[in-house]
Amino acid sequence: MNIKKQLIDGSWVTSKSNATRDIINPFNQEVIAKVTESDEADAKTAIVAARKAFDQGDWATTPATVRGKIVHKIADLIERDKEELAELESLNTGKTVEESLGDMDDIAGVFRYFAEMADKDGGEIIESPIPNSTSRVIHEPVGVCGQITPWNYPLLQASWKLAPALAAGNTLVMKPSEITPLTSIKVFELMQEAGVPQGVINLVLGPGNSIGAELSNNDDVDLISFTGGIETGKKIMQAASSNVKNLALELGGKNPNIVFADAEFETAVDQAMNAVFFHAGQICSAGTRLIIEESIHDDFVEALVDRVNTIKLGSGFDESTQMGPLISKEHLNKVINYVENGKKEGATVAVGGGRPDQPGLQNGFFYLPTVLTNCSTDMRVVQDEGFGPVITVEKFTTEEEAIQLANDSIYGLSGGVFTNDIGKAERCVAKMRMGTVWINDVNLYFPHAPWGGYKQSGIGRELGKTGLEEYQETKHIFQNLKPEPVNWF
Ligand SMILES: NC(=O)c1ccc[n+]([C@@H]2O[C@H](COP(=O)([O-])OP(=O)(O)OC[C@H]3O[C@@H](n4cnc5c(N)ncnc54)[C@H](O)[C@@H]3O)[C@@H](O)[C@H]2O)c1
Ligand SMILES: C[N+](C)(C)CC=O
Repeated sequence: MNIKKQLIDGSWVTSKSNATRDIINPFNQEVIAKVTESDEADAKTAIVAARKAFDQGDWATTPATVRGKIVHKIADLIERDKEELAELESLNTGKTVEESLGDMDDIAGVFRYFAEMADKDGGEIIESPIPNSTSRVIHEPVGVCGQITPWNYPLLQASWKLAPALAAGNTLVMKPSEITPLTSIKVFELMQEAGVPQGVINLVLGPGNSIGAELSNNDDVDLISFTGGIETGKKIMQAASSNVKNLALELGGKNPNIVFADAEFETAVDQAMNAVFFHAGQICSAGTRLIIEESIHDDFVEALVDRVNTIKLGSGFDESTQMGPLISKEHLNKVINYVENGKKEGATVAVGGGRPDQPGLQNGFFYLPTVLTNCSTDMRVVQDEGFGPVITVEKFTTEEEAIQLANDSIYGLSGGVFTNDIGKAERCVAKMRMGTVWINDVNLYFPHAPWGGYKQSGIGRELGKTGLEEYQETKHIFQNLKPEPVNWF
């Protein structure tokens, strides 16, 4: 098996230590690739390359129109290789190929969105309050960007960082999750093919506590953009203080989904399932907390359980599969313990609550889609991000109580409200402390709208115009049109 390499200063190279890592298919634990395993020394070399490309290269000063064309070309190449990329993503993550194909469309769309934005910013003229002067504001690239991504949406989360960073004229070093690097490797090849100059894009492969920490600490990095778990985010925030880096954090969520009795019943049941069982619940914005009006609680749970019983588990490559495995044995054990602890706290398993017993699934990291009832906000199972196909159910009787339950979390990433009363929906939305709120829908995102969290779900926003601004510094330029001595002293 060929060893896949890292990209440093325009060359694909093995790590200095020559260490390698096996990449595993979570459906059957087969080794699907071997990749080079970098350490701090490789990360340092990559940062030096990105620094040199920013300080001495001409990417930052290349006309934005030209940068935009190159970013468009990356989108073209992703569309050209869409099937290959989707299959690679499914092989590495276990998600269905249908979901991965959708991700690839989204990813190409993200590159196109930021390609279009690249040359649209003409700065701003300020009406100067000082006589005989001009005042204007321009945006410039931040510099060298460290970018660290998770395993659940490997290429999608990478695209949210790569596209705006390139459009704005930065150089970068990316570190994908060590367990899902394959589509990122492929897209770095495509970015080279599209004409991104040597040294502008660098890719290091390996663990977070060494190379991720180096990216967060290193004084030559100007911005660290991280998507992943809250505990890692806290470490990165601390490390970033070494040189007061710009910081963007996209962290976890424990996302409530409020269903009022007047909601369209079948739609709300259907969307409650979409909210939590896509990609086996391994989604930051998964609607893992179902908050149901008491008068419909029993009927809703009954309907939900009936539907959950029909979900087909299997290989992401089988067209009839609706839900794949979890990403790893370690993560499977985490989900098992999370549910077991929930049961000890008093939650009732309405359906699921264990591993499937089909013989064909025993080598994969599968967990049954699970509904836990009799839950309340004082339980860990309601407060902690389980990141699996598990939904907890709480009841409410008043609108105020529903909002209070929804907000009772350290997280604030996303939430949903299902009702046919638009006034009620808007009152809830106004009080829900989350970066995204869906009315009568779940889990929608697109390049034009910002994405990010309130509270401990993060800092900053990806996508939308804020997604580009994260990769820009703002400069105010004041010009004295009639310089003469002031004679103050
Ligand atoms: N808010 C969002 O948009 C969003 C999107 C996707 C995933 N997530 C979150 O990501 C988490 C799941 O992903 P995960 O398990 O890969 O998260 P994780 O925090 O374990 O790892 C994420 C990345 O950080 C690296 N890392 C680990 N320790 C590090 C350190 N000390 N310094 C620097 N980097 C380090 C990892 O190697 C990986 O590349 C969930 O909490 C999920 O909610 C959030
Ligand atoms: C941001 N999103 C929803 C694409 C993936 C979260 O894990």
